[in-house]
Amino acid sequence: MTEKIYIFDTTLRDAEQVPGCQLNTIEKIEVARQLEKLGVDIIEAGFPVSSPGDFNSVVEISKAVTNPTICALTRAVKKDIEVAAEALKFAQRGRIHTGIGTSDYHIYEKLNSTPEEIIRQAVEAVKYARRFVEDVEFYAEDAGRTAEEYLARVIEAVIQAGATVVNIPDTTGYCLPNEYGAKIAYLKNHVPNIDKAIISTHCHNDLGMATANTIAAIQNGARQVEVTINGLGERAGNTALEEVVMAISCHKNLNFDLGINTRQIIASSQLVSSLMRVPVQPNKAIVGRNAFAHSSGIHQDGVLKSRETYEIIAPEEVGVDQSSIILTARSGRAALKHHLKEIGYTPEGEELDILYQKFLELADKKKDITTRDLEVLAGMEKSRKNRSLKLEALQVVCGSTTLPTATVQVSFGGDIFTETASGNGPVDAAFNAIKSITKRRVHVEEYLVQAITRGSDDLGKVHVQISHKGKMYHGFAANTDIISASVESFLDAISKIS
Ligand SMILES: CC(=O)SCCNC(=O)CCNC(=O)[C@H](O)C(C)(C)COP(=O)(O)OP(=O)(O)OC[C@H]1O[C@@H](n2cnc3c(N)ncnc32)[C@H](O)[C@@H]1OP(=O)(O)O
Ligand SMILES: CC(C)C(=O)C(=O)O
Ligand SMILES: [Mg+2]
Repeated sequence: MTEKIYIFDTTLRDAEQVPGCQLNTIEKIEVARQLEKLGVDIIEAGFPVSSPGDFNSVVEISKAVTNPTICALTRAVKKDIEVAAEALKFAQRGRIHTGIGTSDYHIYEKLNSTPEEIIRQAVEAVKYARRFVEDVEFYAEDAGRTAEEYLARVIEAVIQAGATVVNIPDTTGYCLPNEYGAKIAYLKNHVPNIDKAIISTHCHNDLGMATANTIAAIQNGARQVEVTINGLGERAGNTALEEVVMAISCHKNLNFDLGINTRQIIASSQLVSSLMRVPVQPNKAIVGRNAFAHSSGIHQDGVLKSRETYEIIAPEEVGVDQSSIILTARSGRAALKHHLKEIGYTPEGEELDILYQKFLELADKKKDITTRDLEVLAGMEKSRKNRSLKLEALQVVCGSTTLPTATVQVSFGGDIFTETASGNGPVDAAFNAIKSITKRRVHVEEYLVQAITRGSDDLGKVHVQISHKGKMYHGFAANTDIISASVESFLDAISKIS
């Protein structure tokens, strides 16, 4: 039998309180609708007493989404609770999330209070919230640094007062997974009425342990997880929804039922990232752009043979079209062959080896190798193979105080020919050297250099048109070195003269 874990999304409350992440009501409704599609159980929509805008957002979200419970946050303050209740009046199912700090830091330093007074205030707040809604969640702020015996007393008292969910936040992201798990287990074993409420986790990521702590908590009895899309939230953020959901989904032996439509994960991540203007780091688990990208030869070969060798999640499961094989200087032949096949080119043996060497030379010079680059490499190799004149070596000397000179070495029918010539620039000098080698009276009619995509590290594509005895011949080549590309292109055109 699987057990239900409730997904409580607080992107619109904890993430939205991050500087720069503030959303207007229309944007919040868009996020709330996406969260509904994703299948979350509870949407924490805001802190209504904090501003008229936040109040209005909770009202409008309550009208706009119907499936999830809509939750509003408050302090253990009557006014906050009244305003939250008012904001929730259109919700099909409304929840008030009230609470107060329980650690010594919070009791003595922030609230200037005493442990007994905090319990009294907590109980009063829960009872007051129950006057407005049936579903009242209590948070013991900074529970992560609260002594267990005292925390157990607080939790027992608020359940007695009517709390339906008890939230044990690691507000400062301080706990280690075994400590946090043990805290939940302690409450499970020492709070006599704990079975009358759902235990909730709310972890922050200050030490990068929010997801691990959340999983430890559910393994010890928590049944609600408070999470945000992309892990956004105060300071280093909250537990990322996508991480917890996929960790549970990958580990079927945990036997938990989530009811999340995982295929909506990427769409949710992209929406939140763009509306909150926080780019997702490339290596972010599940939703980073590299989460399903393979760039080193051994991994690429493995994934191409069987995806599971290097992937624990099928990309479609989270809404990513497919894994990507990125061509870099660390790629091997398997990856190159895979990409060449996609553009209809299937070299084998020596042909593949030559192309692979050319590819590596380019990849060492250029970070991103695009399909267009491959088309050029493959096309060039084809025409180079068929060419009678092959460039063996090229050296140019040029500059503002030098006469441009080129030495070109060309092979033809098994013989090697070398010539040096000058010209009005390095390309003209090299073309003159080739003209002397071939003894052809050719005239350059057109000479065109173009970058293939962008950037000074790009492949330069050269097109040369020559005339010989009244006929036109075209040559084409590409290289990151445009002088070499020009010479190859010229040889390509001359080779076509019969
Ligand atoms: C861990 C969390 O994420 S908690 C949620 C954090 N989110 C927010 O704070 C955003 C919304 N907050 C706000 O808009 C404002 O802070 C308000 C409207 C709540 C309060 O504003 P102000 O009345 O100006 O108070 P201010 O923000 O300066 O200080 C907070 C007060 O609440 C008290 N307080 C803090 N938490 C609680 C609590 N859970 N229950 C009761 N009182 C609390 C503080 O001790 C302080 O009281 P004091 O002024 O008597 O010292
Ligand atoms: C308000 C509470 C739940 C909170 O955000 C925290 O403790 O981090
Ligand atoms: Mg928080």
